[in-house]
Amino acid sequence: MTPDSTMGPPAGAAGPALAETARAKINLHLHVTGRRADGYHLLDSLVVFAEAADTVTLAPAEGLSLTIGGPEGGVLAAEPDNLVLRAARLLAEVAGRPLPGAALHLEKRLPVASGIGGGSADAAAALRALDRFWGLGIGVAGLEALALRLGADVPVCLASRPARMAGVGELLSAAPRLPGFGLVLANPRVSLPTPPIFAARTGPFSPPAVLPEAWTDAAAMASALRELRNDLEPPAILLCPAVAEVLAALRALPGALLARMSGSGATCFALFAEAEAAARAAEALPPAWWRWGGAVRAA
Ligand SMILES: C[C@@](CO)(OP(=O)(O)O)[C@H](O)COP(=O)(O)OP(=O)(O)OC[C@H]1O[C@@H](n2ccc(N)nc2=O)[C@H](O)[C@@H]1O
Ligand SMILES: Nc1ncnc2c1ncn2[C@@H]1O[C@H](COP(=O)(O)OP(=O)(O)O)[C@@H](O)[C@H]1O
Repeated sequence: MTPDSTMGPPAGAAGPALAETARAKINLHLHVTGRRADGYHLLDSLVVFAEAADTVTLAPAEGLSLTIGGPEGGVLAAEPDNLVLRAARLLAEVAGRPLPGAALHLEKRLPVASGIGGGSADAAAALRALDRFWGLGIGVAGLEALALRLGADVPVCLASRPARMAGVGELLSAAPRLPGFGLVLANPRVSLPTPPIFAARTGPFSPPAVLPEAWTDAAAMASALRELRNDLEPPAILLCPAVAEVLAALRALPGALLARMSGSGATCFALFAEAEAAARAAEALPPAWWRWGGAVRAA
């Protein structure tokens, strides 16, 4: 059993429930380095995973089904094709043999369409859970190619550990050794779909970042990251001016070492030396925003 997995108590008469954590993905930098012939953009990004998370649980049942709960689950209720179910159907298809049914449940705490890859993390969590439940034994590395068919961000969410991401998200390599640090996440409650943000990006492509093997402390890491950027920040601010407001509020938090947008937005993050300081700082942000402060998952 991986540290990410738990066997829960029996779920009624059906049998044991199984749970996987779907952590928020944060792009500490995001350089758009080029564009493929099919229109997808080539990226260079250092990705970390916050302890802010959704949960995917499953219990034995007839057929495949999904229920959704949690404070951010409402907007997904009408979605006919949730990424959790798409992941389940895809895995069943490649397994190529009859498999037992599963009643999946998604507890949604991460805001939808917000640049922290909640849907991708949910899909990755469903793949991990069903790989174990069905006894397929594919494992995280073996699931990567399948994950990419569900979205560019799904492969990195499988291991859910710090990673360097290139290509469109399929080329994963080791992140520098990271110091302990904390993050504040804030979203102005504007959902921002990814395609128009890439489409609104203009100007030359950026080179990939040159990163060291390790950073000794959060201040050194922040000062190196300050030399980098998120190339999707300008188009996101153009389409959603509230992003600039969120960045200004994060920069003004005492102890914030760096503030930047994650992914295609609108969620932004501030980096702190300590998780506890980040948790306290998040409380000072407008209550109308989605906000979170705490720790990052270590390597
Ligand atoms: C921008 C990033 C950075 O981590 O994060 P999010 O903002 O989604 O969290 C990701 O690359 C997003 O990955 P993901 O959300 O899986 O994207 P997909 O669903 O595969 O793509 C949605 C659409 O965005 C555009 N797209 C996406 C990824 C990419 N490398 N180039 C693109 O041009 C394409 O128009 C694509 O059809
Ligand atoms: N389980 C899910 N959680 C979030 N979004 C989902 C899910 N399943 C399908 N989606 C769709 O995927 C889109 C991208 O969602 P999400 O991963 O939250 O955004 P982002 O990639 O910007 O972080 C949403 O607009 C929604 O329509």
